[in-house]
Amino acid sequence: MASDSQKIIDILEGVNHASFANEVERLRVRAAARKLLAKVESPYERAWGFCFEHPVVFAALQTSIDLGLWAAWNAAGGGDKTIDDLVKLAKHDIQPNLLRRLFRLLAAFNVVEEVGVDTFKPTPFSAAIGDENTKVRASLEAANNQYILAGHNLPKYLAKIGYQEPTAAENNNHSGSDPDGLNFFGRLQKSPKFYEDFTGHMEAWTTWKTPWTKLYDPKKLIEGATITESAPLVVDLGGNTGIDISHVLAAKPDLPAGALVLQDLPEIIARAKVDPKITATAHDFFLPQPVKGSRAYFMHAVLHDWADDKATELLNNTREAMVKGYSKLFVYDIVLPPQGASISQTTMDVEMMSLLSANERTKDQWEKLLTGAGFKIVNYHPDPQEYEMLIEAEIA
Ligand SMILES: C[S@@+](CC[C@H](N)C(=O)[O-])C[C@H]1O[C@@H](n2cnc3c(N)ncnc32)[C@H](O)[C@@H]1O
Repeated sequence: MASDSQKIIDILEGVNHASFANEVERLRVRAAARKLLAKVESPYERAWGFCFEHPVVFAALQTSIDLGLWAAWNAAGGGDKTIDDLVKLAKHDIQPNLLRRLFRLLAAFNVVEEVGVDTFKPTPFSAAIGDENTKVRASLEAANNQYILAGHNLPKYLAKIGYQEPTAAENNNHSGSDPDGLNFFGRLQKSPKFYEDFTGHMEAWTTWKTPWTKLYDPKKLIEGATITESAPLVVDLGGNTGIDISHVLAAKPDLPAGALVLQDLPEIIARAKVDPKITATAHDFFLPQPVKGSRAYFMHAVLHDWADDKATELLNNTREAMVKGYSKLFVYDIVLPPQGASISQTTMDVEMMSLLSANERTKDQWEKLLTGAGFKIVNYHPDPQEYEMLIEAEIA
């Protein structure tokens, strides 16, 4: 059996990011690898991971972010660094042995590679933390700002509300974990640094996903459309800093100025750096939709932030701006399968419960929500990653 173990180890060690024909294959192997660990580990080892490993790895990552180490390491050209080199790169004084202990942990978790005694080499992950373009640093900090505290509070909150599914937009689990009792978006609006980190996390997440224009060719929207500044082609509600609406312009660069509209809260619109052809405007989607008669209204990972009552309000505001038989609604979100929902889908579902009293939805739940708000679903366009679907709907 020893030789079998060695064969398995050899195969596993031969796998790397470049081993796959495409992204879908890579994700399939990733899922299998995560399952493998669950099968190989003893129950005690699994518990150890959750109880001991996750908290301290997160703490070491945050401390090294606070020290500015990852960015400074990149700026110094990467390469091998000793603990003494890293102490010099840190923007705060730190005892060398304290940093050594944190780096031993980070090396054991493959965040950095230990290439000699007291000597470390960056990995693609550590280099990405130090590269602001990747938004990995922002994603990690968003967890420290809000996600971890809310997750910690969730069991107590669920007990408090008698183990009912949370639906309260205010006074919910997040507000129970927030020092000022604010809900998720309330905290973001009060703390610009938190909003910046969350926005970065959204950008990283959206960039990771399949562009919606690969699931539905915007050419089909242009055919038969009348595009004017007051009746555009696509309005992206809660579109964050504009990744999705920019996909439309990338697919159809000849679209006239004003054909594409990005909407979000003012704090986000102020940060959006979109092509001047895209109109970026602050709009609260719980108020009447000011852009009437657009060919399409698009929302990506927006309805999953809201329980059915608030989601219905948002949908009603949108439907009232639409023209029956002409305007389409596109909802790009997770559609939970009846069985075998993935780690990414289920994590997002319970994260939405924890942060926003919201949820991911099954086909039945989407049907109920959308028909209840006066829509009919025309089609589901699944992404190849098997993460989300583009739901195409019209006024019923
Ligand atoms: C989960 S993010 C999704 C962002 C973007 N659609 C994407 O997929 O990258 C939800 C977005 O809704 C925005 N949002 C929250 N409340 C809003 C409101 N009342 N009106 C407009 N936008 C809102 C947030 O600022 C955030 O950008």
